[in-house]
Amino acid sequence: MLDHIRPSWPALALGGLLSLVTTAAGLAIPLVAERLIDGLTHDRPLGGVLFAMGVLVAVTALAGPVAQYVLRRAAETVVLTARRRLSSHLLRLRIGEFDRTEPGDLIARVTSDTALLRQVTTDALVGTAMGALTLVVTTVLMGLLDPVLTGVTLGVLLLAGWVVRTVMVRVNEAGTAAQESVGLVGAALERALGALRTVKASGAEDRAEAAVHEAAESSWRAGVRAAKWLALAGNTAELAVQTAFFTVLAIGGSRVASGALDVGRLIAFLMYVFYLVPAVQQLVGGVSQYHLGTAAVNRIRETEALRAEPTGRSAGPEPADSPVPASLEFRDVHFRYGPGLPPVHRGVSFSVPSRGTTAFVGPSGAGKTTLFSLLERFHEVSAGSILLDGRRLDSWDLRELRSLIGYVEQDAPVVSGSLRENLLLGRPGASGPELDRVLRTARLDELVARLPEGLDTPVGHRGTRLSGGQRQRVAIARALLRRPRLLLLDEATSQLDAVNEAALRDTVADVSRTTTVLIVAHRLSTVAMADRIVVLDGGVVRAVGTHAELLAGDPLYAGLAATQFLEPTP
Ligand SMILES: Nc1ncnc2c1ncn2[C@@H]1O[C@H](COP(=O)(O)OP(=O)(O)OP(=O)(O)O)[C@@H](O)[C@H]1O
Repeated sequence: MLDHIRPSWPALALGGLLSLVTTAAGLAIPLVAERLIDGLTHDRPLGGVLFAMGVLVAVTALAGPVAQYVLRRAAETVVLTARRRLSSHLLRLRIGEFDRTEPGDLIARVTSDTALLRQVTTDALVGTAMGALTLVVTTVLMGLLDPVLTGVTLGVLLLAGWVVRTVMVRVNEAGTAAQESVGLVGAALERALGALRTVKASGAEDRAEAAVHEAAESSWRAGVRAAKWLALAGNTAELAVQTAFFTVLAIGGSRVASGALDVGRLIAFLMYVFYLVPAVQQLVGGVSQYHLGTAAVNRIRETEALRAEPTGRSAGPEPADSPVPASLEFRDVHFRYGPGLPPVHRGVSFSVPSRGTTAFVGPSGAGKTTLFSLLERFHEVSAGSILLDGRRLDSWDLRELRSLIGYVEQDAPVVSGSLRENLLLGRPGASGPELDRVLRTARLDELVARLPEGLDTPVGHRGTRLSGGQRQRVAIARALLRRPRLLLLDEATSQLDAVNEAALRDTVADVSRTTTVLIVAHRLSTVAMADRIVVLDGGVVRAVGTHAELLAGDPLYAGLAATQFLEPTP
């Protein structure tokens, strides 16, 4: 917690100091009140006492709100810092780590768990400190006024403290459960909303609804459990102060009657007992918030412990005007997605010269997409090496490496926003004429001309307002706009109609004169045009050659080709 709060310490210290001034002024009031009563009973001049009282009341009234504002502002800053830190970390997570998480839960951690830091800062940290300080100072002042009555008061409070401590363990457990359930609500919602069409088409709304409701109810149950224990803690504290008040009144009253205690002193003492009420409340509230906040802080720490990619340059360099095509070599590459999982590559070796198109074919699950993930360094090879321009991939700066690759993923992802935002995602500084050129190359110019808002048309969440083929063309245009030295196309034309596919085949042939193009395709027409074809099977390269060579020499390729679409033969 301190780690999160540390950067805001100057503001917190100022707020704490102002709170201290407010509390000190408040604590001095009973002493002045004693003087006032004394002055009234013994007919002494009251000017000085009244002035002191006025100053104290004014200080309390002014410093109090300012302290509150400064502290709450600092708390907001703590939340902001945590959100910034966490979101930056999430965006730099290694893909392997990200694949093991639920995005909805991660979102809940950035939005909901960090919000709890607000209470942790104001109530738990400052509240507890101020509550404890007020309690100590009040007790000392009470001790100076009357040690016997102070002993009685402390005895009652210690008993209550023991009960509250026992209760807080339960509050902590309930807080953890509540925050975990909030994460589950996020995860369940994201799962359903992320594939709402599929959920509807499968008639699974009721089941998705039940899963979200179950998670929400589990959060509610934990919240109610926490509320029960918090109520018990708060009630115990109040009961303790009331008990102390009546005990002090009874014992003090009899001591006033016997002449052992002044009435003014008893009144001052009773005022202090009442001062204990907010102090104890602050302390109990602070400790409760601390226990609820611990759960959130633990979840934030868990997220921060997920491994991120190495930070290198802040952004890749701008592409050269006429980039040199990259050359590539896979040397005995072994790869598995995780310990205990079967190997995907078991010694893959091939090389790709600068320029030209290389197609990868093989049965579904042969590891074609994984080759591209390794090239982007979404995952690191388990053994062997990949060389780009003769340099080991792991010696490249990650941003620099990715800046020279244009990647069109298998499902051609389009992000929410406008067409323009989607195209400029990979190269925000691209010029207007360049944008027009890639629009023409990807045959998107007609579509853009037809849209009333042109490039500023929103594409919907994940591009749902576009057709599958349009999404693929947007993804291709985006990749081309980066002027890549290496272009990776993973089934990038699978959803295009014959006319668009033929046109894009020509485009790829054009591009491959100045760029190294790697293609994963199931369409024979796309594969056949490649300069070389790499056949993957069983985690190794089975054959490399042109379409004609492989048709004649490789039975698996011939079998795949015979089906027209290079789908696995049953
Ligand atoms: N993130 C992942 N975690 C664990 N295993 C994975 C992951 N991604 C892919 N795999 C597994 O790795 C193997 C290779 O997958 P890959 O997507 O590379 O195959 P592919 O040849 O591109 O298949 P397709 O032609 O069907 O797209 C598959 O068995 C798949 O189940």
